[in-house]
Amino acid sequence: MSTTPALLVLEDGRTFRGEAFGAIGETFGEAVFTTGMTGYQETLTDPSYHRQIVAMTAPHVGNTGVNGEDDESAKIWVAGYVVRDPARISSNWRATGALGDRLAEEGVVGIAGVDTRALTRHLRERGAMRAAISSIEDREAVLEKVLASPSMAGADLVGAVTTPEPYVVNAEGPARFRVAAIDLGIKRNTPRRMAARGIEVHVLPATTSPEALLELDPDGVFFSNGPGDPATADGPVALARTSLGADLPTFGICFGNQVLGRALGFGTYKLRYGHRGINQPVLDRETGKVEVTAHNHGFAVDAPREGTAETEFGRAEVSHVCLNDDVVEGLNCLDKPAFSVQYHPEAAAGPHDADYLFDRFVKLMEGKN
Ligand SMILES: NC(=O)CC[C@H](N)C(=O)O
Repeated sequence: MSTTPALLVLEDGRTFRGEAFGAIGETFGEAVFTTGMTGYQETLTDPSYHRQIVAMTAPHVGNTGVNGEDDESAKIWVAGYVVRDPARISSNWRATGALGDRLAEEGVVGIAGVDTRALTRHLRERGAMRAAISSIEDREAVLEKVLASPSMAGADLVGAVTTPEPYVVNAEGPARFRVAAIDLGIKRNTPRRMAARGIEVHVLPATTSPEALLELDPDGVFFSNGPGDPATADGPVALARTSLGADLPTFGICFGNQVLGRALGFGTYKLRYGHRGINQPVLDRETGKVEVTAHNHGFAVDAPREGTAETEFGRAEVSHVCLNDDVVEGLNCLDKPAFSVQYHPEAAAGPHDADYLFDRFVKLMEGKN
């Protein structure tokens, strides 16, 4: 393991010293923490983490190495990676390499040996904030650059992660439905969960025009997860409005929930430190059931928790709430075949409690809502 010294410098001046992990260099982003104890490869390759420096609260990271199967996209998207104690040996029958080597190969700057408990408490109290990891500069120079770096509020990042060209993920077995999936930073497991249900998934760039969307004549429209501030996503919001206006079955996940929320006329806001992990309790208000779910969001929809809201597209209500802090975790339209959740039913990584939501989407397309 490298013994090059490295710094993690937060915008309020708090500094952690450790050792370089992955690439040597300097990187900037929003410092956030995730509590997932497994699934680091899926986390690293989730495009929603674009421009975020991710700290793992789990103290020992890298035990199972990296493999050729668990990536959620074509590359690592996190801006930087913070761990306490990286595994010295990868031990898993699927492992094809070590985590630190993979980070270095992809030029991802990380830091190890950080007191991640202290860092997490700091971010929890003060909120997610701009930060840098550097293994090449002194603290004062790094802090100055952090203060000049862009913040996550107002960041329009979908353009950096969306597919440049449409592509199709074939249904397993005969195709029963054609879905247009608007790629705002989609994870590979999402089309897979749809394909398993006989859906032919047409993954489309976020810049697709409303006309091109309707031309595809889809049975349903899906809005994916993605990075950045949903308040900037005017193009995807226009597509959601098109989908609602055409009475097409519509389903959104995470960024897609925020996009649907905005299409319905609700606002979005930044959470203090967000929800990131794979054991977050969510209440389904219709059934009273609690789901243990995967989360990765720093923003949330501002919709009334009680009663039914009158929107331009008819009545809508908050279908799911987070039991930790009452944040809106799902929306349901009563007069349109549309719903969305702020969490991750594709669960990569994470528990499968919410997988039924893909069945709900299928039911909407069967006209059986
Ligand atoms: N995973 C996501 O889709 C994240 C959505 C949005 N970027 C947020 O931070 O809230």
